[in-house]
Amino acid sequence: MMETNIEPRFRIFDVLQAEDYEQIVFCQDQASGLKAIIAIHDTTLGPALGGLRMWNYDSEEAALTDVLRLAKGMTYKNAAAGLNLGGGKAVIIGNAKTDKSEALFRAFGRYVQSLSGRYITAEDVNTSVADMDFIHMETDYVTGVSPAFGSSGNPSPVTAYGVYRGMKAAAKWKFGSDSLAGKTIAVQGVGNVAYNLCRHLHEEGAHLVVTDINEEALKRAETDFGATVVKPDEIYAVECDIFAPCALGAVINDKTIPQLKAKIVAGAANNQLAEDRHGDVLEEQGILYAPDFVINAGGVINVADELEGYNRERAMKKVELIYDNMMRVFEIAERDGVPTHVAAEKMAEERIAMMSRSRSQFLKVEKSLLGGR
Ligand SMILES: NC(=O)c1ccc[n+]([C@@H]2O[C@H](COP(=O)([O-])OP(=O)(O)OC[C@H]3O[C@@H](n4cnc5c(N)ncnc54)[C@H](O)[C@@H]3O)[C@@H](O)[C@H]2O)c1
Ligand SMILES: CC(C)C[C@H](N)C(=O)O
Repeated sequence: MMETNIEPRFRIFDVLQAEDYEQIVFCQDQASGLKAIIAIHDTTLGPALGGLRMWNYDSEEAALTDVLRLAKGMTYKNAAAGLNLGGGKAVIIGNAKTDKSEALFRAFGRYVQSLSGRYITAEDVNTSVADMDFIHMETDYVTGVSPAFGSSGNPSPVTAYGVYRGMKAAAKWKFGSDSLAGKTIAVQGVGNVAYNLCRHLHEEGAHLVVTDINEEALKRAETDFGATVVKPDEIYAVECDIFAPCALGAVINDKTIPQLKAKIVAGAANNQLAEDRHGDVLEEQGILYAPDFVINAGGVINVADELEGYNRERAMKKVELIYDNMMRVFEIAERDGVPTHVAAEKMAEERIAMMSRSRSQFLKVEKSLLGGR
């Protein structure tokens, strides 16, 4: 028998136990070149819903670390948003410009189907409605599919609307008024979500300062919204009222916080704090942080509505409530004397604990959370 000599880089069950992950699925298909990982963090509230990211990771370990971190984030996002959904996420290891194919996404769809609804997928960085349509050929456990199938389509404009609502709540808390007219807002990254966010902000009369590494995206923001363009490393020090991270994670860190002039950090990016302690530092410096997983929940709220038979009006009403949810986080933070990121985690954890207790009673037949699937 051939011996395998795999160096154990870390002990996988120690990693899973540390944050209480339920399951990891490694998906391999030679014919299509699929190498994917699905991570399910917690299904107390319901099936795990979270997007599929495609990224050319430097190593398999980096892919695993990313999918685990993102899956846990979805547990908190879905719980805080009041959804009856758990947290999970998936990554495909590959180059989104050169490696996409029908076969690849269909192979992934078959793995999702094999989980019988424990994990439901959707778009994330570098995956599109067209990719979801291929996945949909193999499984019903996919959202963000084309409107032609009665689905919700691209979640980004809805995420943007939620971020806009959350930003207004933060302005109300910090400045005493939720009007953004005349406010200067520095936006990092003007991609799918932030372009739509900038449209709302421009329509309300905010001044926009933007940065991106994509020249075309910058030109579009300059032409459509009269935005001022700065270089990527200049965005943190811009004189502004609000800093909106809408590109990458971990941008709130030891190097960037001392540069910030903003009084509020509120944007779309996932995992904005490099470490939890950076949320404490923002608080100490009098900068109000709108926790990312609360403010950027619009996309998942929108795709989750598909599970009940998609209704745009109903979905947008739920997204509006990000304003109230954000206010609740600020109130909890003030009441308990904790930074806002701690208050948001508490809000999510309390809901999971409450439902865990109330759903522990025996029912011969439980209401199916996937009735529409
Ligand atoms: N799309 C959604 O519905 C959704 C939902 C929740 C959270 N998010 C998060 O919001 C963020 C943006 O998502 P998106 O869908 O708009 O992605 P996107 O890829 O369309 O946009 C990101 C933009 O950031 C730019 N960028 C990359 N590196 C940069 C850098 N160093 N400096 C400045 N700009 C840089 C890119 O060129 C791109 O224009 C991501 O972190 C994503 O995880 C998205
Ligand atoms: C389900 C998706 C719309 C989730 C989205 N990619 C997010 O990070 O919230």
